[in-house]
Amino acid sequence: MTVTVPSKINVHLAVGPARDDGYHELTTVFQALSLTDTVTVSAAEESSLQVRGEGEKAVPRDERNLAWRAIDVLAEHLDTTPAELGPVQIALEKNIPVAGGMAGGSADAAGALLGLATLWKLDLSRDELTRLAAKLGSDVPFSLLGGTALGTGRGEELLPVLTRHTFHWVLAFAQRGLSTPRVYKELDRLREAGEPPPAAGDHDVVIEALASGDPHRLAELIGNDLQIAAVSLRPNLRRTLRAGVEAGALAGLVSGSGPTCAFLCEDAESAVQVSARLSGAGVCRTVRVASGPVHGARVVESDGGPPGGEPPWDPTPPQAHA
Ligand SMILES: C[C@](O)(CO)[C@H](O)COP(=O)(O)OP(=O)(O)OC[C@H]1O[C@@H](n2ccc(N)nc2=O)[C@H](O)[C@@H]1O
Ligand SMILES: Nc1ncnc2c1ncn2[C@@H]1O[C@H](COP(=O)(O)OP(=O)(O)OP(=O)(O)O)[C@@H](O)[C@H]1O
Repeated sequence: MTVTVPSKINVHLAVGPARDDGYHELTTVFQALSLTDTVTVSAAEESSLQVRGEGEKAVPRDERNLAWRAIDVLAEHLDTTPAELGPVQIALEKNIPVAGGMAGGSADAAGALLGLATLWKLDLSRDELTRLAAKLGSDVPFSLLGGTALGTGRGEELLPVLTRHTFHWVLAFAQRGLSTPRVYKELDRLREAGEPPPAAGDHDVVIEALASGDPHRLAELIGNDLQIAAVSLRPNLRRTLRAGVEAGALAGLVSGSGPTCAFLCEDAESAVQVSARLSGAGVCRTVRVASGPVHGARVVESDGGPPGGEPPWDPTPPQAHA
């Protein structure tokens, strides 16, 4: 059973104060991008986890791996044990940078959940699968859903946003990853020390700009409250952000908790030009071109049965109005 899962950027990320449970209240607009991980799950004699590709050495191969933890979450939901469900082999093919602020681990968790639910022919509704996804992490429900969506709560409450237009992005991967909790803590520290002005404005206008399909309009509105914290921890991100715009992008921002920088480009051709110039600028480890929105976790190959193609749930959930 093979599942592809998108990465994400937050074109808008407004962070509220820390809650009693340690999470921050968010208002965010997610967009799923064409940079994807592939998760393959199969019944096996013995359980195992294989990881190949981008940042493979930094990915844990044990129960700390989010894809692996999907088994425990499914077992708990079914009131059984992983041993009862049977040994499985999970293989991750990674393209999404590790600890890069693009929901790489979350993508693998969503892929494993969908793959295992399909492999084991579990009768789970979309809502059930989404609830299980939220147990694995705040970004995991969006990795399942994909597209463009408004996220609230700790980021796990989603309202799909209907967008007919494709946007073109250039992604600058950093040498080393950043820890998400560390970036949130740094924002709290900066706020305590003098309240940096919010970077993210009003989410409604961002959704309108996405609906318009006009990248120039969107470029004026993208913003991420976590950017100042990521830049505080990695000051050289300032140079990367500047270099993307100098290379011809309309605007750039830190993706989620960083350190990946995402640059919005006028069109596909411009994205290729910007990526070539940015590669030559020597301000990051790797440059990739991606577009969005794309669909969420999707079974692309299944053993025996017809390829899944679509997720096993109602494809027209409620939508936010642009
Ligand atoms: C930065 C974002 O990628 C934006 O979408 C997400 O907020 C991060 O989501 P994630 O990596 O799935 O995060 P989780 O695994 O749920 O949480 C990891 C840690 O990040 C911090 N965290 C996460 C989400 C949130 N709304 N507030 C937080 O403060 C908490 O310290 C938490 O312990
Ligand atoms: N399948 C996985 N792929 C990558 N990292 C994983 C995975 N499972 C667990 N991890 C651990 O999670 C940490 C964060 O990795 P991840 O790639 O999910 O970060 P991220 O993309 O910045 O997350 P987000 O954007 O959701 O905040 C890694 O440093 C790694 O130790």
